[in-house]
Amino acid sequence: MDSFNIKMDTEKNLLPKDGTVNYFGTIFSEEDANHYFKILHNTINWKHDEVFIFGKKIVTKRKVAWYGEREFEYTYSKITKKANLWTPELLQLKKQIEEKSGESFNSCLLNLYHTGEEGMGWHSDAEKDLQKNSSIASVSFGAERKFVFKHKETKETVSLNLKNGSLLLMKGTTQKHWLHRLPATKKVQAARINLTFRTIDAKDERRGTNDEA
Ligand SMILES: O=C(O)CCC(=O)C(=O)O
Ligand SMILES: [Fe+2]
Repeated sequence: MDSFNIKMDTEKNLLPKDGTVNYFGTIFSEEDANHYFKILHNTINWKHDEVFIFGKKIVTKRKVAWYGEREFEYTYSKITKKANLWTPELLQLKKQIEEKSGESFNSCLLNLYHTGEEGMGWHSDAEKDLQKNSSIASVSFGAERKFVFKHKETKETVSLNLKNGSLLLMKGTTQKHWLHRLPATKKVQAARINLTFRTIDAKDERRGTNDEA
């Protein structure tokens, strides 16, 4: 495939309306992807996630970690967390993803799914701490998993498989109009690590800008 065709493929919008999702396929060689999987598995400050479901605190089987360029505070599912500072590898990955996507990011949420039986339910990533309509870049290492979008009103769905070393970009109004999930499956035994690079609209940063004005 020549470079023209590769560019055309990544510019294809997987959603029929109300948002833009581009799948770049594998952007890392298998060797590099496996290397990153190992490094992230061993160096990230993984913790079981805590979420509130119907007012009850649940500890998830999947592990999460939250990193950024500053110790951002970030609230989701009613729990406030403080970001860890970038590790050298995350900073390296962030730069590569920024080059590929043409976007910039200041934080990253990481998920570790130990087996296929761990997944993530329907949600959209439009928390108030995130910059409105900013892009989210999703990078996957390890086991290939199915990923599904569902339109909030029409309920139409779009599915794809996220490969080891792949990049998926969710842009514009995608979070406003579409939910997404990572279905649990008994067919996958191996572990997977997912990174979602995001842009936090930090409150103290906004205040700083106002002070100068
Ligand atoms: O693991 C994935 O591919 C998705 C993770 C996700 O949707 C999230 O962290 O918000
Ligand atoms: Fe998400």
